[in-house]
Amino acid sequence: MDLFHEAASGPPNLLPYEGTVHYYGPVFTQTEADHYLQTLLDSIAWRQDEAVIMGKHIFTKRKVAWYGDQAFSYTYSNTTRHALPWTPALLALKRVTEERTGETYNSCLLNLYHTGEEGMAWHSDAERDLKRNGAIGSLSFGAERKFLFKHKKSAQTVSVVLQHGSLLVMKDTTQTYWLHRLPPTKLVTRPRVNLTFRTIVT
Ligand SMILES: O=C(O)CCC(=O)C(=O)O
Ligand SMILES: [Fe+2]
Repeated sequence: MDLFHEAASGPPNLLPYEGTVHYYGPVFTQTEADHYLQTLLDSIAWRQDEAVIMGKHIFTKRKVAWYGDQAFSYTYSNTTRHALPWTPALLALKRVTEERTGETYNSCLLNLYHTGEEGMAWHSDAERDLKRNGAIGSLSFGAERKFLFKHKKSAQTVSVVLQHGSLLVMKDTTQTYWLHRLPPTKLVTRPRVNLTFRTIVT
């Protein structure tokens, strides 16, 4: 791919078919990324994620937070959450994500994985209140972690390492045809913060 074309369309598509995932690599300097990691650890209203699964109330070790343009309510795993208003750091990060990906977002789900022992199981982000085939812009700060995609029918997998200060975008039919997961690992002892910018339709 020539440079002119790459500048217009972003980095190459990691998925071989039925979806689009671009990994931009780090989009912040080391100093900026270190600063954002600390700011997010200190200023986000982190709380344990709750789920009701087969009638049992479960709390995850991973912490989450949800922010948005409005106090959107958002239901998954039988639990309703309300978005908090943007913080200055989140607004700055949203702007960078929008400029780089050429998309807009109205909400952000954040995850805090304290160590490599915390991860996220196979899933796709296709809840009813998310814009259909909408882009999801994902920023990572802190420990490098492996991120995997698996095609729902062929089971083909694709793997990428999400670096400190990096940006990834999932769009088009990715959530329809592909699952993704963040596998746990004993090799990582430091925290990682992930932000997924999304579009909620009300
Ligand atoms: O931590 C990540 O990189 C992915 C998180 C994720 O898939 C999600 O929040 O839906
Ligand atoms: Fe996801």
